[in-house]
Amino acid sequence: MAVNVPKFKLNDGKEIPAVGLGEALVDPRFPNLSKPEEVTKAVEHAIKEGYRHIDCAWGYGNEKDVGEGIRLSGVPRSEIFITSKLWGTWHSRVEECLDQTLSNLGTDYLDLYLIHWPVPLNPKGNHPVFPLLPDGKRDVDHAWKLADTWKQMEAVLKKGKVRSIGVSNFSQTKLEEILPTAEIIPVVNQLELHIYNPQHKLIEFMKSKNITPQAYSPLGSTNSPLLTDPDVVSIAEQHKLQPADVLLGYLLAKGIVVLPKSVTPSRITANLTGAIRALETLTKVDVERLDGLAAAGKQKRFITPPWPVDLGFEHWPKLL
Ligand SMILES: NC(=O)C1=CN([C@@H]2O[C@H](COP(=O)(O)OP(=O)(O)OC[C@H]3O[C@@H](n4cnc5c(N)ncnc54)[C@H](OP(=O)(O)O)[C@@H]3O)[C@@H](O)[C@H]2O)C=CC1
Ligand SMILES: O=C[C@H](O)[C@@H](O)[C@@H](O)[C@H](O)C(=O)O
Repeated sequence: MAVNVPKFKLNDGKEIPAVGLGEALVDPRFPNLSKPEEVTKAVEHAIKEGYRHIDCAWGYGNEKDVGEGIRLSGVPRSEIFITSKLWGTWHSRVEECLDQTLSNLGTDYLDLYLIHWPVPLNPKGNHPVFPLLPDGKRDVDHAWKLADTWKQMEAVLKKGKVRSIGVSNFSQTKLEEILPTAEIIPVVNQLELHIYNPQHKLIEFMKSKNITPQAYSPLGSTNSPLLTDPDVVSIAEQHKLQPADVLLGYLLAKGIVVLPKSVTPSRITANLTGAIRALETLTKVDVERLDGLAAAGKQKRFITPPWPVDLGFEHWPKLL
């Protein structure tokens, strides 16, 4: 299906389709829950329906299934924007992790490569993905510097293995750990962003550096309360949109790339067309109304892994 997906310009001059398919469908800690064929089918369906941007990660353990879905879609690789992410156990070995990702996906370049979390994990720990200490806490490599991870990200860019580089889950504090020595400014920062977690201050800081925000969990993740929020429902009714359209259109209107996840074919299709319709329909007043919900008492994060380090985010649960 031909859908004209809007594109945003990145700080390196490249363009990114503003709606992408989220692919964190499998939790590597619970392999029995994986449904690889679901991932493949979702990706194939999404591309056939007009998606041209797929968000993957080494840590999701499903890059092979994503690659298969891309091939089955029949759309040439060159027309699809593929993102993947460097997992924590690989911060000191960026090119090795990237090579695995490229081989898993069956491609020789990525459009965008991100540092998944600003948390280097022990590469020689007791688990390849989630190494733990005897006390059960995640085994963080406290000696490794994020600025050195970023140097290695710059190196794989210069080698031509990736076209753009960026970060994910970086607060202003963490961005400031890499920016002073960065030769290349991250093009994006992928964050939990939605009406209940708009992170206005961080977005303003990123704007000052020309770093594009990408929204993960834009619908509020699994069993989301956002879809029944009274303001969202009322705006949806007013414009004859679905609540999911309003949530996605709100972020697009703010220049934020959205990465909705679904394995339900009808929702995959509806999220793309609905997001674009909502972008064309929502007014400045609607956006301002939704912008104010978190500060009015609805602030909430859904994704808060138990990292035993201070990430520097506002509204992060105290785990230390
Ligand atoms: N960088 C990072 O650290 C992170 C990145 N991400 C990325 O962001 C993506 C999206 O985040 P995620 O947490 O999955 O959350 P989303 O906000 O995308 O929500 C996904 C949930 O919403 C449901 N859903 C999808 N569309 C609709 C619809 N139109 N109406 C009602 N329900 C709907 C899905 O169900 P169903 O599938 O059954 O249709 C699923 O349960 C991930 O897949 C991943 O790519 C996510 C978390 C962290
Ligand atoms: O991208 C998705 C998320 O970051 C996910 O990979 C993490 O939240 C992970 O489950 C964790 O527990 O650290």
